[in-house]
Amino acid sequence: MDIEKVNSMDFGEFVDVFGNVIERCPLIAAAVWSQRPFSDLEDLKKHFFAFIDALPQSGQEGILRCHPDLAGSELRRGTLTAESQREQSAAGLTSLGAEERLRLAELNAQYRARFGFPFVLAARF
Ligand SMILES: NC(=O)N[C@H]1NC(=O)NC1=O
Repeated sequence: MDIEKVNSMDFGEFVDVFGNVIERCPLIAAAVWSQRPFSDLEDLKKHFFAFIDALPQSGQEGILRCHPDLAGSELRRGTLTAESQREQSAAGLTSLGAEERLRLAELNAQYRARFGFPFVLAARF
């Protein structure tokens, strides 16, 4: 996608396209839209990062809390966002055996109990 196209998007289109760049946090795309024009896609990315970096810790933790667990209940129920579904599938999390799923659920729960937010990593490589 070229940057002229991005810069010409109205608010609704921009949020449609970039609203889930940060999982379930369309507010970030909504805020970044106001910072147009972007010089290139790298510049657009920098604005997303800068917004997140400027948040208080509670806001940054809130972003983590918007993420679904890896191989968690939302994957089982089929309620992941399209992006998460793609990422978790690509990482093989849709085809875990029962034992692996259980172990991951235990680890997710332990992590959440310890840190107060879910374990998050970019599952897609
Ligand atoms: N918890 C967590 O890391 N969730 C995710 N990571 C990712 O790449 N896609 C997700 O849904």
